[in-house]
Amino acid sequence: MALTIGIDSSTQSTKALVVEAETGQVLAQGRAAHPDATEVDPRVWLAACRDALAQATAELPGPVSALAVGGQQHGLVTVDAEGAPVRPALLWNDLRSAPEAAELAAGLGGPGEWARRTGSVPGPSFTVTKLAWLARHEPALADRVARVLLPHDWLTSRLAEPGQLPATDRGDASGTGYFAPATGEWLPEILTAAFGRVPELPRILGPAESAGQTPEGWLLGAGTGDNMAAALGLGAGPGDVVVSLGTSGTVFAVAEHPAADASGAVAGFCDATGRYLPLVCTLNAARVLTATAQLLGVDLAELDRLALAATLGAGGLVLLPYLDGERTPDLPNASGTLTGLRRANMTPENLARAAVEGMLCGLADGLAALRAHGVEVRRVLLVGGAARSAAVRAVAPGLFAAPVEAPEPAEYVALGAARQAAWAAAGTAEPPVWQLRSEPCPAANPDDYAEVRAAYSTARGQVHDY
Ligand SMILES: Nc1ncnc2c1ncn2[C@@H]1O[C@H](COP(=O)(O)OP(=O)(O)O)[C@@H](O)[C@H]1O
Ligand SMILES: O=C(CO)[C@@H](O)[C@H](O)COP(=O)(O)O
Repeated sequence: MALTIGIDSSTQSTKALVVEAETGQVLAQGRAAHPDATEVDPRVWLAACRDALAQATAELPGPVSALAVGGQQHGLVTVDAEGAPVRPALLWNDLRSAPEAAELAAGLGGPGEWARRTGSVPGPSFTVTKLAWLARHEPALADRVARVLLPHDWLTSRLAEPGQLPATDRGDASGTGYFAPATGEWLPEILTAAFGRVPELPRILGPAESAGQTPEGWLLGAGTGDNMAAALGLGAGPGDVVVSLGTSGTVFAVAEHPAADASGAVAGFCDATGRYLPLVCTLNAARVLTATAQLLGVDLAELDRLALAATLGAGGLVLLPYLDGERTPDLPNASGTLTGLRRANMTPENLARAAVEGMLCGLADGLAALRAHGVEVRRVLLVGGAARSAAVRAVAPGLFAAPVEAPEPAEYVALGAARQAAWAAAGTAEPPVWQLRSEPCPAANPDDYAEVRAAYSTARGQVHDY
């Protein structure tokens, strides 16, 4: 039985899956937590990766042919001439580069030109803005930077036998802000404008190309960004829109043509199959639920029970869940806001419900932005940690105004990485076909949710970016 391994190195943890290459059946898994921080020494991710891998591979039922890594997008990993990290990596949810992002977006001909050239308007999550921040605030460290990598590139290079050149793929490269999705090339002139020079960059591999091999002799797939890996793991096709509820909330679909949204809401990424992945990302998703549960002194199961016991609209409570600042809309300095409080509606049930509705309203706006860019929505596939929530599954169909399916709970980023690895090992034109099992969430009438969307929109209009 040929096996492949998929790694998901996302914000909160690393997950490793051992998968049967032909069918996609998961045979073993491992997991290791990451620190709760927005800058992390990449060696900590490598240690977590090795830990999760050791758990998953403790008893292998057959030989491993290949491994690939899906990683959180955008993170800035800087290494010196000896290959050692220059400083801790800055994560996608570290918004310190908001001033540099605003300056960069105003330059180069403005947001429309950025969208046309790079697919996206760079917000503070994008790697290029973090490089601009580094050059301005830590110039001595910036001078030591020989090479710039993304989290998945760095991990792949460290899992490889010595002597192999670092590599990346179109999917993850498209989140840097210095890559052209339409041509598949780096844009050195943007790096010069942001960082003052062009550090070494990884070579860009095709979807089924190999990045080398591990000391064990396992072929290394190119790897990709975690959202691209999830799309591949789900086998997302025309009409499928994926909503992922992890640390970030993301809404995305596989597309045949690159997107270019001058408003900055839709990022025009590439996918992991040679196509494109228009995507909207909010910064506050699963942690809105965990933080609300903590505030109420309950666990996630009880939070679900409370939310489901409240009526639609949470008795008038509206939570704008910008707990860590927000990315879409672009409000890096905003904080969370709870509106509509009255003595009669101040119940744990309504607060739990407002958290679920608030988190999903931001993603419903994201779905609307994708629809406005021509994305067809035949069904929504709900994945990520918070997709396990019964309250989320109950509320999502009404707010999204679309049929929603919950694929059976699984680590779809790691599964997508495993599928990419299996593809590279097989050397076929298309990735192996794996079945997706999902169950429909109960249908709801979107008209019943119109007031919830309207109340959210009114509250959002009153928020300030400070
Ligand atoms: N039943 C649940 N209800 C709500 N949130 C959940 C549930 N199960 C897990 N989570 C949350 O999902 C998050 C982890 O999701 P995951 O997709 O692995 O995140 P990431 O990929 O960003 O590391 C955690 O914040 C966890 O508390
Ligand atoms: O920045 C983005 C997408 O552009 C995030 O989606 C990151 O890729 C982190 O993902 P999770 O850890 O939330 O899965």
